[in-house]
Amino acid sequence: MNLRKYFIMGSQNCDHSPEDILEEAAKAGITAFQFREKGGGSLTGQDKLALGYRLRNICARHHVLFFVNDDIDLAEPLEADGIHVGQDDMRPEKVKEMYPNKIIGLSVSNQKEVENSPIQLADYLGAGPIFTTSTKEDAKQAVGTEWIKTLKQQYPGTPIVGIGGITEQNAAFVMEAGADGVAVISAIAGADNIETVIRRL
Ligand SMILES: Cc1ncc(COP(=O)(O)OP(=O)(O)O)c(N)n1
Ligand SMILES: Cc1ncsc1CCOP(=O)(O)O
Ligand SMILES: [Mg+2]
Repeated sequence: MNLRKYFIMGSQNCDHSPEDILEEAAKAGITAFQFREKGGGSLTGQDKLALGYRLRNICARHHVLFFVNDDIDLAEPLEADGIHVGQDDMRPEKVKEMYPNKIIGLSVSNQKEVENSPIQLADYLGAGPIFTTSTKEDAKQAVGTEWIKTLKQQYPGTPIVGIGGITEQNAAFVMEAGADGVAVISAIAGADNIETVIRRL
């Protein structure tokens, strides 16, 4: 499972075609993608599903891992490789019961969340927000790269991706702290030159 360059996106993050953005990102070397159609201006129902199919197919063609965010019901029709859930989403125990063979990603932002989570069921942890972000409407306080070190010490065998405010300028600090990858939305979705950003990340 290669989570090194993990791109997350929904149509609400794009100022032009999400398909074109993902195609360019996939060609430039992202290793994983999460379909996160959520927040102001996002699609719902059949439109969401239809976009999901199109993005899923782009990932399949480029051998990029495909995850769905939150919406567990999309996992089967979109043949997702995995599902990412946070503290307010379906519990990992339930996700595992429904999809024993899919990769499970779980967000943890602080020690209390770790203590309330079945970490052993998570195939990877999403740690953040590492830096301040304006992309997620209800983002928690930034926790800094120390949080990655703390998690890695406790769970050395579990892959960790940093998320939140990560750019080509600060990604190295996240990796130096022990992350296995960086998860980004705006750094790629909003890039003037996607190829350059992905190469530098
Ligand atoms: C890789 C990764 N890490 C963390 C998150 C955040 O998940 P969550 O806290 O459930 O917030 P939403 O993304 O659902 O708004 C993520 N999506 N991906
Ligand atoms: C989904 C999510 N979870 C924690 S921060 C965040 C948003 C990340 O977006 P960006 O990479 O643009 O800061
Ligand atoms: Mg969530």
